[in-house]
Amino acid sequence: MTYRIVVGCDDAGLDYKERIAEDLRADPRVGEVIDLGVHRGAEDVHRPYPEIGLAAGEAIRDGRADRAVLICGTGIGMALSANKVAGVRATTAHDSYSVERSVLSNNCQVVTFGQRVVGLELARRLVAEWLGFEFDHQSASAAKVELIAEYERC
Ligand SMILES: O=C(CO)[C@H](O)COP(=O)(O)O
Repeated sequence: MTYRIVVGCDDAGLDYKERIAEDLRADPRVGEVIDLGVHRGAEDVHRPYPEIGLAAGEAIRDGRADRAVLICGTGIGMALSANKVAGVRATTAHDSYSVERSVLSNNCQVVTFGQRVVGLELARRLVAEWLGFEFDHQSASAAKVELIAEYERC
């Protein structure tokens, strides 16, 4: 299986978004990279992080993408925004163990980074690791994640 992956950022995350998108396009595990902006030198460059984070969440909710990598200054605003979309689980994760558990424990479809917080090479490595993890729907964690989905259905 190959992934359809959204990439998105605000102006504070643009450098990392461009480099990570390049990595993803070269990765055989990725079938499609969907770039929701912002784009260097384009009109959208000052779009605020909530617009991009919400659009990324909607792409996942609507089945147009499997996962997303979002970057802003801290990663926090992007995670907050994407998490507002029902069924989307997003987190900032700046270390290897959190990236792993965000998928294996929490079935997060979205990882976010802070360009002002984490180094570029670490962020690139974390994305490569992240792609290697898949949630096990038979695992003990599945029932816990389901409690979140149940709450959303209320
Ligand atoms: O990091 C951000 C949001 O979490 C964003 O890149 C900058 O937001 P601001 O501090 O409100 O400008």
